[in-house]
Amino acid sequence: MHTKMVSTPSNCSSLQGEALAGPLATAFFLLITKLYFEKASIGKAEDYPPDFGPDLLTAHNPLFDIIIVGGGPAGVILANRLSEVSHWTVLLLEAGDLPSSTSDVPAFYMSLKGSNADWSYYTVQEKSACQGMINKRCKLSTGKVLGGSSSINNMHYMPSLSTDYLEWSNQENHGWKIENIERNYRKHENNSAPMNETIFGNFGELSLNFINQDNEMKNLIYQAAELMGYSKTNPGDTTGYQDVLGIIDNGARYNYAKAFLGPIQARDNLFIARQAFVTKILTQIPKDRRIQGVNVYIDGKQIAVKAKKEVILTAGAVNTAQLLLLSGFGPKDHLKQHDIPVIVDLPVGQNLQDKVSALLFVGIDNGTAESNPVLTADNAYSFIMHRTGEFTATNVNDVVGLINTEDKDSNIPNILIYHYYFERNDPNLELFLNVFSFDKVIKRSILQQNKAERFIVFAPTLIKPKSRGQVVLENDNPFVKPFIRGNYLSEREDHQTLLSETEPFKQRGAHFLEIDMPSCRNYKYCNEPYLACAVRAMSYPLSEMVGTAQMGDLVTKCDARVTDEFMLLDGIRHLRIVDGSVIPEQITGNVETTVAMMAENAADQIKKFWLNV
Ligand SMILES: Cc1cc2nc3c(=O)[nH]c(=O)nc-3n(C[C@H](O)[C@H](O)[C@H](O)COP(=O)(O)OP(=O)(O)OC[C@H]3O[C@@H](n4cnc5c(N)ncnc54)[C@H](O)[C@@H]3O)c2cc1C
Repeated sequence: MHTKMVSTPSNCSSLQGEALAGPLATAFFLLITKLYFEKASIGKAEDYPPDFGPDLLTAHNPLFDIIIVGGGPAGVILANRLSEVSHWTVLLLEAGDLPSSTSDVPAFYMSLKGSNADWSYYTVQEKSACQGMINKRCKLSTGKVLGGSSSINNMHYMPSLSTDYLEWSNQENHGWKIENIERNYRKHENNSAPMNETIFGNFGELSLNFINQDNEMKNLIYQAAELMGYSKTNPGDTTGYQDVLGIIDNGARYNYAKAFLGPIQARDNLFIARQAFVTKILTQIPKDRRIQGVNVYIDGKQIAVKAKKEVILTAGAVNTAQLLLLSGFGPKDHLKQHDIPVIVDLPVGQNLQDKVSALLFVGIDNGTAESNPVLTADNAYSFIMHRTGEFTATNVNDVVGLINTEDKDSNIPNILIYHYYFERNDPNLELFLNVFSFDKVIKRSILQQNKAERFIVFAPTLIKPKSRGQVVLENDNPFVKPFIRGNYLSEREDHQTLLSETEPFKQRGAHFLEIDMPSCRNYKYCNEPYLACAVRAMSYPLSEMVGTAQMGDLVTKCDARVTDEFMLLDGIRHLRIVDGSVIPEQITGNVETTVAMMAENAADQIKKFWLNV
């Protein structure tokens, strides 16, 4: 195989994947699912605790020690750790339902975005990023399903660097010392990937392993990386090109609900209600400024559920912010504007941050190879019977580059590079473009070129953007999605850093696809202004949102404190937030791994406080 990445002089350039499209293929897949998945250990309801929702509806004055709002990674870890205390009753309320059998199949990870397991948010029209998306609005996925986004995401497991927590660890006695942070990471890891040396734990609930076997494309990417001076490293190393670990058990996705709730179904003090949408946090005001419980909407009825000890919000950075605002915790002017009585005036919803990527399509040749269909009986059989084959694979999506664009020798990356691969005439390409919500002109242009050419897509990603956005209410109706003002790439430095990542590709003659981008038609293909415009057109947020209910005085740069160092909301007693919202600044690794570590920490803090140990 030839690649234009190393041979073509100064074209600007392209990427590819495999397929799962077409009505026949879908029908075939549904049939396979029906016939086999139930027999294999795939997508089985028995992997999860039964639904307590119907009982909750008929309960008289329901009262629990702890109420957890949201069954994502943080929520299920807390449910597990807190229900270890056998005399505590713990209720977990999750708006979504069980993960589908499709979600267990790694190869179908892209098809879950935009499904009914996704809240499917969009930002308002953006000025600096997502300029190639429909109406210039960025699409934001976040899981609406037990397991939260871990049931629909890319399954990567990338812990953050200890340097991310330096400012957190300056706090005394609150569990944010680096050794505690590391212990809380290792506590739930169960790594079985073959590695000589590893930092990962081996005795926890969360199965970790490599996602994909070596393949031709991955090797090509590693060769290209080496040409650019980036060597191959191991998972857990802070820089270099590496196969990232996946949250994978025996070839299938292992979402956090399966990992943390499945094994403890026998506990009679833990109650999980699904399709249970929390609409308000109830507080006892002015009596003792204490949390009371929540209003929850199940099967068309709204009921109040009370908490004796704590309410813990683990609903994710957008939904937690929305719920706080609806309940009277937020900027007073904003709440007054929507006639919501102000309980505590706090900068909730400010300081929104996400990692931001730009898709660089690089054409690798115009060979004759076409994509092999993934949805074949052989592949289904191999997966179901042996957990091997194409269904277990995500192509090249597990190859990740961690680099520092300013200082090659630094061991702290500022850019992460993700990869995708598309064969010629690849039926997966359209699905991929839809996931990002590309406008029809751009879509048509890319699909057209894919008829003749294979692509590798490089997605350099800004790890710690300076730009800040907001989550605000549209109105006081909990069923109406909030406005998300991403403001991505609004800081010049963010745009410049992403743009600088096109340079190494250009220098090595990468053939950037000449995509028809309406917002960039005034520029000459591949000159500097064109690339600057292309980065804005092809950019999108990663849906790893943080910062909307910032924790404490940990990061002094930003005046947006909402919780203390124990993740307890300021100005109210016993309301805790444990999800991406409290992370003050983006971290290097996946937000999910940090959120999981924080949930372990919160569980320790809660036990310490209430059990006085
Ligand atoms: C498309 C995509 C790809 C990603 N890829 C990766 C990856 O490869 N690796 C990685 O580590 N991270 C990835 N992430 C990010 C990661 O999944 C999240 O950071 C992580 O899941 C956050 O965990 P959480 O528990 O805070 O919230 P969430 O996972 O968002 O869970 C929150 C839960 O709360 C529920 N909820 C929300 N509001 C309410 C309400 N009012 N009432 C009741 N329940 C409610 C939701 O339905 C959801 O189940 C990805 C995210 C997305 C969306």
